Amino acid sequence: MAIRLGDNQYGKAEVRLVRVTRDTDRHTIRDLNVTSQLRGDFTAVHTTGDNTNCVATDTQKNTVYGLARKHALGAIEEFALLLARYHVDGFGFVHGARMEIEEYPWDRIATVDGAHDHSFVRGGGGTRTTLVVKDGPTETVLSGVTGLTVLKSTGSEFHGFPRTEFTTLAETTDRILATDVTARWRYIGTDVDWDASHDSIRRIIVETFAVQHSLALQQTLWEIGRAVLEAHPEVAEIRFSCPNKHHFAVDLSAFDMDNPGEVFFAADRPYGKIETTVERDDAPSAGRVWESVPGFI
Ligand SMILES: O=c1[nH]c(=O)c2[nH]c(=O)[nH]c2[nH]1
Repeated sequence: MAIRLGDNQYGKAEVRLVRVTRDTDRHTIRDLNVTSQLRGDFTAVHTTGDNTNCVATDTQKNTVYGLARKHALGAIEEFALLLARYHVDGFGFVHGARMEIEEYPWDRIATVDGAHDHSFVRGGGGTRTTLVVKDGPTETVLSGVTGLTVLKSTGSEFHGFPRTEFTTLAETTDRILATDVTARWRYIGTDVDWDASHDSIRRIIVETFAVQHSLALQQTLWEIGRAVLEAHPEVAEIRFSCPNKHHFAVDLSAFDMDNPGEVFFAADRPYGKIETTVERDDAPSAGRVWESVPGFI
């Protein structure tokens, strides 16, 4: 019986990096969570424990901090590409890298004298994400957002679905629609204004959610994806994984009260789970990149 080593990657997960820029009294801060993983010829470390070709995960962690000190920290996509190239270009036995970064938003605290120079409050609007997968010279960037919570109090219907022996759900032409958007979109190439692209896509997501009259969360995600691809030629595809956060109108008839869509029970589970891809017909192939992204179809 022949046994061989299959696919593998390794590195340091969730390296927490806070980077302060203090060239002037007006500081800026960046708050990142970086997962660094390498792919390559790691047969010896697995099969014999020979670590000659094993860049220690501790070294990978220190590389995150060292490169953050050495270089001005740009967009997370740029930093992830820097980390991936550093390893793949620097070690002959490292053939690829998977660098994943989340960025937690901070806003300046507003005071009577204006926005404060060095005090911050955690920002809303979800967490920005990126995943760079480098396979030799081929670089794929998947960027996204997670935990972008949105709700509309009307403008959402759901009806016309099959009624089986187990169906109890009432048809509705007026319901709350709420979700925590997790989206990732795949860029074509790496010559992108990352911050501008991300800001615009995030704005399209929330604006389309707001103005689109919804007949199903699936339809809303399709319309959001379509709007993103129409406005952003640099994006090949966008994928969503979104809970349908059900809000049930409470039956107040026991108290002799009606409930014209005003009092709801916000259920936290179970929730609908809707996963949707919107892609260009002529998009370049993604290869196997999505296989390394849990939670997406
Ligand atoms: O937007 C929805 N999509 C569904 O597939 C679904 N299923 C369900 O019970 N409620 C909803 N709502």
